[in-house]
Amino acid sequence: MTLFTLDIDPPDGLGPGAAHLPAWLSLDQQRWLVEQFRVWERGPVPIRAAKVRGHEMSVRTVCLGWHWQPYQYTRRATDVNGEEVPPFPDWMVRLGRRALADAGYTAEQVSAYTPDTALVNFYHRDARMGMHQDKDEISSAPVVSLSIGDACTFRFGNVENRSRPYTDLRLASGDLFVFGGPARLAFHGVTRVHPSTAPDGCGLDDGRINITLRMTGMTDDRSD
Ligand SMILES: O=C(O)CCC(=O)C(=O)O
Ligand SMILES: [Fe+2]
Repeated sequence: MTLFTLDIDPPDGLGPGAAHLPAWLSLDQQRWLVEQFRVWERGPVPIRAAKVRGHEMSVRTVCLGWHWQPYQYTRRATDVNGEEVPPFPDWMVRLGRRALADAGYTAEQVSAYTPDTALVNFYHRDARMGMHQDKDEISSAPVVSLSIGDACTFRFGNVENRSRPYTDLRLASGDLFVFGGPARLAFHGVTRVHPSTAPDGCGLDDGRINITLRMTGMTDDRSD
């Protein structure tokens, strides 16, 4: 078994390596994360809709640690304003490790997990994300995904292509979703946001925030 394979198959039909833990964040934690989001979205690299083949995504994204643009990671946001993104916070490494532990990863896998980038997405009610793989990372370490605000329909598929088999599940405010091991390169997307479903007290009245923690496997040669 390599370091980041998960040999348990949780009983939620998602297949080995994927886990959905509803209500993993408390309302206090959600509210605190929304407060952090309000700081991150302002800059130094303001939140923006990334352009894919000339078209703006409906989702807006701000990054920590490494800046993602289709389809690469850089320290500076060369597609926005050339500024460097904020450092990846230590508390996010701890959060990512707790997520892996709760999702059933081994102690060895948990302690080796050192996420170094966060993509923080904001979805207004009409935003979507098409089926894609998260494959701009060199590392095969798991992706840890947190949802806050309005619920969404999250489509989690297979590693071969965008079509069936896939599972549509509802990611609600506070939910944790982890995909690693054999599920790491599964196609996934957000087919719709469910307006007016954010719980009172989560800190967000309208729209959805999704935070994904990842290990890029990048080294810091600062050449960008
Ligand atoms: O919003 C989500 O739940 C998924 C986001 C996602 O797939 C991504 O940022 O790559
Ligand atoms: Fe993704």
